[in-house]
Formats: sequence, structure tokens, C-alpha cells
Amino acid sequence: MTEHPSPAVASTPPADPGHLANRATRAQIWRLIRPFWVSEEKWKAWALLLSIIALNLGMVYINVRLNSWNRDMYNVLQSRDYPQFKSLLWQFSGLAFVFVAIAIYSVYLKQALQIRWRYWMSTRYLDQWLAHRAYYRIEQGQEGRLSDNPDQRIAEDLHALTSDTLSLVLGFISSSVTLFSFIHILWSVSGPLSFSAGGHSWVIPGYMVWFVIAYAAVGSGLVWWIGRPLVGLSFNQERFEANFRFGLIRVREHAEAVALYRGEAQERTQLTARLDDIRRNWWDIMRLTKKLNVAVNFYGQFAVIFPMLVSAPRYFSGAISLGVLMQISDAFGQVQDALSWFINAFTTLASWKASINRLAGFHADVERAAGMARTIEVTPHAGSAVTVSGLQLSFPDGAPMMRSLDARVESGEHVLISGPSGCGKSTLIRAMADVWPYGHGQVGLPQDAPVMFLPQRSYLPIGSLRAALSYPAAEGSFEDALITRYLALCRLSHLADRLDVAANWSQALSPGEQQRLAFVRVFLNRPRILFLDEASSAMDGETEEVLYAALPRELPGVTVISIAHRETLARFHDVRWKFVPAAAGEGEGAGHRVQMQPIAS
Ligand SMILES: Nc1ncnc2c1ncn2[C@@H]1O[C@H](COP(=O)(O)OP(=O)(O)OP(=O)(O)O)[C@@H](O)[C@H]1O
Repeated sequence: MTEHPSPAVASTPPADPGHLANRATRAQIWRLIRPFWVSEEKWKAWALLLSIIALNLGMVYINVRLNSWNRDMYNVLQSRDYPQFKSLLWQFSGLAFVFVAIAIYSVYLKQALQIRWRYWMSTRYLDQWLAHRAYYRIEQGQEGRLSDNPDQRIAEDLHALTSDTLSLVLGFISSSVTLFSFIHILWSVSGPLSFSAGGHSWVIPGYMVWFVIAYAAVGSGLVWWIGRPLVGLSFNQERFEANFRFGLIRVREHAEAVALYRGEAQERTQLTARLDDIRRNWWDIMRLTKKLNVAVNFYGQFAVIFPMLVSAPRYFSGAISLGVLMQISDAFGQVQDALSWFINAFTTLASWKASINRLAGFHADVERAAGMARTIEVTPHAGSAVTVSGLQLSFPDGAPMMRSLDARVESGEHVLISGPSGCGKSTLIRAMADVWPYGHGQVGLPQDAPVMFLPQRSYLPIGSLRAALSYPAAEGSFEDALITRYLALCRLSHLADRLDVAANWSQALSPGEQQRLAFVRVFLNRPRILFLDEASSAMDGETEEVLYAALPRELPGVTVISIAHRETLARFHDVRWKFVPAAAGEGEGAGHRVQMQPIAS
């Protein structure tokens, strides 16, 4: 099997990630958010959401009550009315108790809704990603790809999307209601402002309301203007973090190869380059956050004295009491807080938008992979033979790899595929296993016949040895006695007493042992059609021959299509498909064609 772009490319960023920022349209946002709210979960979801909104409104109501309490309390303090003072303390205790209870439950229910939504969306994304082999096709078709690091999309972006959307929606509702309620209060207590200018006398009714609106509008506008680039920057930050993490995982996964190549310096250079991306972008974020903080902090601090300053003339002229001054000050704070919600939500909004953009790209990739035109049709049929008609293979760029092949492999027949390295042998069986999409033609596989594909390097899930041996069947699908028998047959008896040991078996076993383990899987899972892609290349010749000889004995009638370089294996096969360069007349880069040659037994 030729080395070709492996999942390492998952770390390759899309051609121009910047163009993705601000890309998601309103329709795409709607398509991401809507499904959960109309799904089978909708009743519980809406019930939770409405309860949380009701609790939030309850908190606004208590804040309104506390505002008048504030006025009464300062008036009572000014008039030194002790009995009234005590009664106000009791009133406060009651309000505070209800407030605490509501605050606790509103967070609790919000978290419950968040995990429901996230779980629902994640399972749905997992289904889409794993269906139609989208996970494989996305990695293969790099060109025109809109998203990178699918693991991050599913694990982090869905988490961010659900939690940020809830925070933004709930924050928006309670800020709007707070704004409405306290503007009303502020209007009724602030009174008019009279002044003369240009020979006229002017009266501004409810002047505090206009002051707070002007104050918050200037502040919000400034912060929005400064913070605009944050959307693109946080988008890139997430991407660079994921690339760095992926680079670290690659080194861990290929620890032995890196160590044997003494590739540490090279790995360090690569990892540092990724770390540099993180640092550079982080510095940009820092500089911007600094500017943003200057604006946000000045704005927040000045808001403490601003209402005092503007209502001082009326207080000192005796038009309002201390209680009303404090009430104005509190109401101003509430209105300003509510208006500033848009400012404080700016960063959440930025990361929310970045998550939406990434998820929209991922969604488009999954849909495109699922809907990719299937020019190689692999279909089940009623017969027992494997049939190939007019099958041509090409490279992803369309260049020919294998010229048209027509063939029929009868049930129980064994085919050996041979040819020079890189000619397309593995690709041919990938196409027959329905994972190579580039080319044309038809492949027919017997209906309901279990198919198994053994690559050169087996995939060993992390977990118990029994699970690794049973894969793709679930752990516990086979009797231990049967497993032990096949371990002995595949010369792995030394592992028989370690069936329950959980380990990273792909690191613990030698390549030859891993290939023998894969044969145990074959015997346990009993496929009718078996593809072997240099599946015994790391074994010694004798063991390889023992296993090839065992195949028809243990699995009578099994059809085997194998790729192998060792000539000694030819005697276990009936026919050879030999890749030879296509005729010169067919042009440069004409690819290969397949010649059929019977093998004499
Ligand atoms: N995902 C891919 N994208 C682009 N080219 C690919 C991809 N996968 C394989 N190829 C190319 O297709 C050609 C055939 O590869 P394949 O793995 O089928 O060769 P092979 O005959 O099995 O080689 P070997 O005997 O070395 O294993 C090679 O030139 C390889 O580089």
C-alpha cells in the first residue's frame, strides 16, 4: 500500500480560512439552530426554555421591587424612622430569599437545557459524519474543503453553539425586559430638565432616560467599533489551537517511528511553527482586548458617578429626596447594565459567530461528501460471484490510474493482485470495498455476504484485547474458547491469558503480531468475501503460508482477493490479476491495465 495523504492532512487549514469568517448566512444559522426545537425533544426543550425565561423575568421583577425598596430605605435612614427601618429589613430578607432561589434554579435549568441540546446535536452530527463514509471522503477530498479538524467541530463548536446561543437569547430577553421596566421607573422619577440656550428656555422631560441612552449608545458604539476584528481573530485562534493539538497527537501516535528516525528536531520545528501561529494570533487578540478594556473600564467606572452628577442639581435644590436620588442612581445602573449587555455580549457574540461559521462549513462538507456523485457503483446482487464491469480508476484530479476492467470472481475463488508499487492495487480493492470514489464502473457483491477488508496496518481500538480481537463485532460476541483456538492457530497463544487486559494494543504489539491478530478477527467474524491488502507482509514466510492455507479450511467457500508481493503465496490462489503499464499509444500517464493469468496449481 502506497503512503498517501493520511489523516495528517486533517490539520491542513482550508485554502483561505479568513474567507470563512462572516460567511454563514441567516439561512445557515437557522438551519443549525432550528432542528432541535422542532425535534422529538421539542416539548421538553420548550418547557425548559419557557421556565427559564419565566424565572429570569421573576428576577427582573424582584430587581424592580428592590429599586423602590432602595428609595424607601434611604428615606427611612434620612428620617431616622427605626420601626420602618426594621420592617424594610424584613421585606429585603423575603425578596432576597426568593431572588436566591430563582437565581439557583434558573442556572440549573439552563444547564439542563444546554446538555440536552448539545447531546441531541452531537449525536446528529456524529450520525451524519459517520454515514455515507463522509468522515473518510472529507479527509480525502481536500480541494474546496470548507472546514478543518472535524473532531473540534463536533466536540467544541457544538458545545459553544448551544451554550452561547442560550446565553445570548436569555440575556437578550432579560436585558430587554430590564430596560423596559427601569426606563419606565427612570422616566417617572427623573423629572424634567429646564435650561436656557440661545435666548430660549428648553425643557427636556424624563431627561435621565435620554442621558443614559446617549451614554450607553456612545459606549456601545465605541466598543463595537474597537472590537470588530475579534470575530476573525477568535476564529483563527480556535483553528490554530486545534492544529497544534493535532500535531501533538500525531507525535504521540507515531512515537516509535519518530524516535527511530530521530525526528525530534523536525517535529519540534513543525510543532513550534504551529505554536508560533497561536502566539502571533494571541498577541493580536491581546492588543485588541487591551484597547477594548480601556473603553469598557472607563465606561463602567464613569457610570457610577454619572447619574449622581446629572441629578445633583435637583437634589441640592431640594426637588428630590435622598431616597429618590438613590433610586435614580440604581435605576440608571440597571438601564445602563441592560444597554451594556450588548457590549459585554460582544465577545460571546464573536465566538458564537465563529462557531456558527465553522459548523456551517463542516455541515456543507458533510453534505457534499454524502451527496458526491457515485460514479463507481458498488451494489449487492442475487448471485454468489463478485463482478466487476467497466471499472476504470482515476486519481482525484481525474488522471487515469487503471484502465477498464471486466472480471468475475466466483464464490470460493482466490485472486492474487500483483504489480509494481504505486500502480493502483490497493486503490482497486478500495474501490471494490466502496471507499474509493474516483473513477467509473460497476462492482457487484453477493447480497447479504459479509465482507471484510484487511489493510496492511490494522486498526486496533483502545480497550481490552478481547474487544480488539472481536472488532468490528462487539466485545463478547465470541466464546473465549473460540478466541483461544484461533489465537493458537495464528500463533498468538501467548496472548490467550491477556484477553481482559486493556491497553493501547497498536503500540504494544509488533506489526507482525498485529497482522496475525487481524487474521484472528477474520476467523472469528467469518466473512464470505475477504480482501487482503498486503495483510501478511510483516509476518515470516512460514506463518504467512500457514494462515493462507487455513483460510479455505476454516472458512469454506470464502472468496479471497489479495494483494501480496511474495511469489510463494501464488500457490494459494487460482488466478492472478497483474497490473501492467497501459500501451504507449494510450499516451503519457496512461495508467495501468489489468491482465488475467490463471495460476497453475
Ligand atoms: N488519497 C489519495 N490522493 C491522491 N493520490 C492517491 C491517494 N491515494 C492513493 N493515491 C495514489 O494512487 C496511486 C495508487 O496507490 P495504491 O495505494 O493503490 O498503490 P499500490 O499499487 O497499492 O502500491 P504499493 O504496492 O506500493 O502498496 C499512487 O500513485 C498513490 O500515490
